[in-house]
Amino acid sequence: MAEALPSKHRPEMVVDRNLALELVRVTEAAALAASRWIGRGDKNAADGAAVEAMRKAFDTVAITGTVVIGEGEMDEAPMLYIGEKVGLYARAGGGPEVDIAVDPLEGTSITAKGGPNAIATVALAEKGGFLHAPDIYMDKIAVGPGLPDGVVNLDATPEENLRELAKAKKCSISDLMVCTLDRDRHKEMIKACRAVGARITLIGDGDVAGVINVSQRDAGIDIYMGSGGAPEGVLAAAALRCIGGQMQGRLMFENDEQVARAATMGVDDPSRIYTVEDMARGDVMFAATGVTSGAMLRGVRRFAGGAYTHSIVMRSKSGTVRYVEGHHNFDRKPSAFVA
Ligand SMILES: O=P(O)(O)OC[C@H]1O[C@](O)(COP(=O)(O)O)[C@@H](O)[C@@H]1O
Repeated sequence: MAEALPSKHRPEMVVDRNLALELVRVTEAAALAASRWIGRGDKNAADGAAVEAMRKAFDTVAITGTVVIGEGEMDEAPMLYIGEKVGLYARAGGGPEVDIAVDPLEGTSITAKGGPNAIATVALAEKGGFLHAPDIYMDKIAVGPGLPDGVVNLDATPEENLRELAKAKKCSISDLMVCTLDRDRHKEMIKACRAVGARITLIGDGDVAGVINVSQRDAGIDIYMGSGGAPEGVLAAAALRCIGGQMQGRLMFENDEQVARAATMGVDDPSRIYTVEDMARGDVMFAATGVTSGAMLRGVRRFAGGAYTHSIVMRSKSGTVRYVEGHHNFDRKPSAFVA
């Protein structure tokens, strides 16, 4: 079917490095749309705007993409549902066939409250590259690059992990900064970290950025621990594949029905601990644009006739990490992209 396309539009059948930069347009579009809703107390409207803008922006990207981490099943999400085909060639066929993981607005409540660290994010992998994570919790632990393999692990206690990490970083435990979601379910873990003298940053939401921050020198986070969404875990793993760092994730099933459902998605061992490579294999690209400001990205700044965006884009194959400052002129840009 691709033959029907004019030759200048005929895509290579391989993942092209330029795709990484195309992904930034996609996350910029979602972030710009969501930014209209910052602090307006309506997380669903913010999410809906981001989803719609991201969906439209995908139409310009020269891929046949399949959403494997998305907004839910086809019957619960009108757009960017799991299994949906996206991309310029989605209908005609052709172009590199890739898998797509999206979180058009990671931090819907943050955005509704005007809090820090909300991002729009997308990752792309060669077909079969992402763990098809069901929408349940995942227990996560992550540290930055340059540390011995397995320095921390999900089966160890918080005390043991902090002791080993401090040893590897040649610092004391009281120098370490832990990041986790501020949730009742983390009470015991937080208590255990404090008992051995570690410092803690509690975040209200947004553990994709929380995990990535372990690999950002300036973020001042040494270790991420705790449970959050499994789809968010895969997105964070995609980022760490590119930027470096270790992560482990274990799906947290609540009942047999969830186990059976996950089995249909290819999860055959419910107690398996997944590494970064298990969650995001092959050539992986990751992009995120700040909606509200955080340690990694500045949020959207709007002004008369335009806005500034700040994005990160990276690729595992090259290890290149780029920060992109976008200056958007709404007078010249199709309205679809600025919602
Ligand atoms: O709020 P819960 O149930 O603890 O879930 C944690 C998950 O929610 C988030 O904090 C935010 O999710 P939303 O963007 O859907 O609001 C994720 O970053 C995290 O993985």
